[in-house]
Amino acid sequence: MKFYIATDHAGIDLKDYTVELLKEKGHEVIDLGPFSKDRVDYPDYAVKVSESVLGDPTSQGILICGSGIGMSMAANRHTGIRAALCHDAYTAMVARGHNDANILCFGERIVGKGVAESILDSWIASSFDGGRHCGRVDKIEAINA
Ligand SMILES: O=C(CO)[C@H](O)[C@H](O)[C@H](O)COP(=O)(O)O
Repeated sequence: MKFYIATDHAGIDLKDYTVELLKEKGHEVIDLGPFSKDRVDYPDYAVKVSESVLGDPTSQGILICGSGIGMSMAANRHTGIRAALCHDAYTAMVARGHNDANILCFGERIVGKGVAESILDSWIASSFDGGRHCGRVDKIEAINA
């Protein structure tokens, strides 16, 4: 799989770990930064990954911040992005299976390296189940409130 990844200052260590982990597992990873722990604003990086995923529809995105909340809020402002904040393997599985999520968000201040790896493994092993979920995802995409 091909992943675009970014973080803010609060997720740098887990981003670097995730990049290496994904490469070891044979995936293509494009790291959109940042590359130092200087304080930055998470929406700037959510936009970078969201626009990259929208322009490369077979790819997936990963966004990390302290909690994962700000990144998921910012990414979900983009039509066609379904960003899911995942804290465990189960939420990652249903985010892909039921919601056809295309950006995975998690928080370095919440999950450690071991849980992050289990989230990633579950995300990668799962794909959209289709069926009854198609119309629901279409309804998400139709919301323009
Ligand atoms: O958006 C967030 C909180 O919902 C992220 O966790 C940010 O990383 C966090 O707000 C950054 O906080 P900091 O005090 O500026 O490091």
